[in-house]
Order: sequence, then C-alpha cells, then structure tokens
Amino acid sequence: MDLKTPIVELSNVSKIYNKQIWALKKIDLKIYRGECVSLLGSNGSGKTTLLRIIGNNLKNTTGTINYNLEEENILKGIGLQKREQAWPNGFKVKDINDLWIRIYDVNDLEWINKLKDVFGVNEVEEKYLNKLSIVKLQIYAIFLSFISKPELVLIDELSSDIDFKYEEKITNFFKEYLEEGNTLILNSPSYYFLENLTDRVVYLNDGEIFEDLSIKEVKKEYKSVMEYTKAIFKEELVVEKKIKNKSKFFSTMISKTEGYSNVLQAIIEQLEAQENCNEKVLSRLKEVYFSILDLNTSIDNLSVSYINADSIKIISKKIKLTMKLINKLTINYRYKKYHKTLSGIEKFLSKELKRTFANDKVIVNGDVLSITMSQSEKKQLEKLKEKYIKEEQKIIRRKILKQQFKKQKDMKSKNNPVQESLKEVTTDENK
Ligand SMILES: Nc1ncnc2c1ncn2[C@@H]1O[C@H](COP(=O)(O)OP(=O)(O)OP(=O)(O)O)[C@@H](O)[C@H]1O
Repeated sequence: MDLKTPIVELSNVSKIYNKQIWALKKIDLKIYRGECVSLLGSNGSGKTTLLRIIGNNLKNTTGTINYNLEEENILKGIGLQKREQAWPNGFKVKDINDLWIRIYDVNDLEWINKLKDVFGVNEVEEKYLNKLSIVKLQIYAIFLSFISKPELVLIDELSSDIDFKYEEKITNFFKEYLEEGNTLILNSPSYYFLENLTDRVVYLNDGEIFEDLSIKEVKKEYKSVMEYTKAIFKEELVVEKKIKNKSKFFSTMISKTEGYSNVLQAIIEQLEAQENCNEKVLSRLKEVYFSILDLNTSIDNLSVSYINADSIKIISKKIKLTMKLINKLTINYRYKKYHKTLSGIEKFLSKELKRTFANDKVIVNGDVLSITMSQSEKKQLEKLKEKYIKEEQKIIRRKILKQQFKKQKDMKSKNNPVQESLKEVTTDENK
C-alpha cells in the first residue's frame, strides 16, 4: 500500500451553486492514506460542499479530482455519511441493512457483525427507521457508509450527543480502521473526536482553505487543540470583521460567551494539572467549552451578517446542543465542584440566549427587526418555542430537586478562585 501518494487530490476545485453562490473557491488539497482529517470552519464556509465533492456525491463546477483507490468501483471505495438522510416510511432497519448488503454485494458477514456491534445496530434492527432518534439515525448512517469496507470514509455529522459507551467504541473502531491504511474525513467533529482521533485539521473560511495543519503542528504552535480552535476562531474574526461595528445587543452576548469560555478554560487547566483527574469529566468539559466557543463565533458572525430565519435556527440549535452537553455532564457525573459554574452557564443559555433566538424579532443597532419568514417557517418556529418551553420546564424541575444540594455546595465553593471569576461573569450578566 502506497502511503505517500494521496488517496485523493483536488486541484483548483470550485463549486458555484445556482450560478450565484461561490461555495468553494479554487481548492488545492491532498489527502493521504491512513490520515484522519477534520474539516473545521464556521457555518457556510463550505465544509459539507467539500465533503460531498470528495465523496463523489456532488459535481464540482471547475477543477479536477484524482482518486488513487485500490478498489475499481468508486462507489465501493468511498463511503459517505450524509446529513439529514431521508428514509422512506415503512422500512425497518434490518430491511435497509439487507438492501445495502445486496447493493454492495458484501459477503463478509464477520465484517457486518462487527459493524453492527460497534454502531449498536443490533439493538435497533427491528425498529422502523422513522422511529429512530436523530442521533441514532446519524450513527446508523455512519454504519451504512462502512458497509462496503471503503478505503475512504467521509462523515458529515458526528454528533456530540453520541452516548459515551458508543463514543469510545466508535473511536477505537476508527483508530483500527485508520491503522489498516484507510482514510477518514470528518466534518466539524465534536471535541472528543477532534482530540482523540484527528491527525490534521483543514480550516475553511468563506470557501477557501484558511489553514491546513497537522495535529503535531497544532500542538507545537498552540499547545493544544483547544487553544488552537480558540486562536483560529479569533484570527478568522479579526481578518473578517476588523472594520465592522457590532451592535450593543450582540456584543453583550459575545462578551458573555467569551467570558464563560475563559472560565471553562481555567477549570480545564486546573483539572489537567491534577494527577488523578477524571478523564471522562475532563473530556466532557472540553466539549462544553468547545461548544460555547463555537456559539461565541456564530453569534459574532451573525452580528455582522445578514440575519434571516435560517441563521437564527442555526444559533438556536447550537444553544440547545450546548445545554444538552452541560446537562449530560451535570447529570451523568454529578461533578460537584464545578456545578455552580455549569449551572450559571446553563442559566444564561436558557434564560437569555435561547429566548432571544426563539423570537422572530431581533434587535440590531437599537432597531427591532422582524425576520422575514414564510408561513411554514413561522409554524416551525412556534413548534420550536413549544419544545423549548417544555425543555425549560424539565430543567426547572431538575433544578428544584437539586436546590438543596446546590446550597451545600455554594458554601463549600466560596473560597474557590475559579468560582470567583464566574461571579464576575454572572454579576456582569445582571447589569
Ligand atoms: N444546495 C445548495 N444550493 C445553494 N446554495 C447552497 C447549497 N448548499 C450549500 N449552499 C451554500 O454554499 C455555501 C457553503 O455551504 P456548506 O453547506 O458547504 O457550508 P458548511 O461549512 O458545511 O456549513 P454548515 O456548517 O452550516 O453546514 C453556503 O453559502 C450555503 O448557503
């Protein structure tokens, strides 16, 4: 197996949608065998477009793509997991499994059983596809992309909502797969996969490659992947928005999310310095940190761009995800020491941010603007609001149950310096 020749090489590749939107601009990129490459970049930077073009699922407008696959049939050589895969009604998971096995002419049943075990497919085989949760569907779509044992696998959505038991199992499976000389490309993986799997990051900005670094270079230059993402988010913003003014409305949210990310960073550094620190908690905390940083960048981006229903939906989704990650951490691990910090962040997300973005009006530079929405979008927004309220009620109920526990902890944490810095953020919040 030739590890030095790229498995895929893109030269001068551009994609223009509808003769208007220049989604990818003259991309030159070589991906090598055995690599795990993560695509990073803000919303709309071109990651999915690049992934689909490499995955032979979307036609590039200009440029050339050369594959160096051992498998002659490109459909078998490349596995692509797509976002929001639509399935016809009335199909059980096992029906689609049989169909895929037949389409790809797979005879290696040991391989299929292994995949079923890694991705938890055995547990859902008798279920109808439209009854599976979004996360289960995403994982199932990853399972399908591996069925033909492709040399190059592209994953568009690797949710941070994946259960911890599967996260570890999937990571180990991916590692083994890479060691056999196969290649993986991931779109915006969660922090866990970024930290534990990625060999190289390709950062896209407005359809161009902004940075292409190996993880070794990242660690040498920025100490950690976490520091890198923070620096690159900032660098990108400086380049993009140097001269643009942000409205006061957005700058408060931006400074708060930044404040929280700093508090989390301090906690993470404290934990990392401890000898017997709980790795699982640390990894979860990093995910929350990463998610807040991403939220911070998205709001920053939003503050200087055209605001429409879609951009609001994206932010709402990110707020929800961050809240879920926090809940996952506080509920599963009951990590008492930093509970106050996390519930402070959650309060800010649920009480301020979520409500702001669940509205169809936003304030920009002191003016109230209505977001242009179709009837169906308005209906969808109403449904979302309902869902948010229900979720909020659940959170409140959980909070009441935990009140007693919180009181005791507050007393204990009074002398903690990290808690003090949180206090600054929460005090600022009340202004
Ligand atoms: N089918 C399409 N038709 C028209 N424009 C599109 C289409 N798909 C993507 N775009 C536009 O191309 C640009 C790049 O989109 P793309 O989905 O590749 O970005 P991305 O980095 O994956 O974003 P996200 O993280 O939000 O998914 C965006 O401006 C997007 O609106």
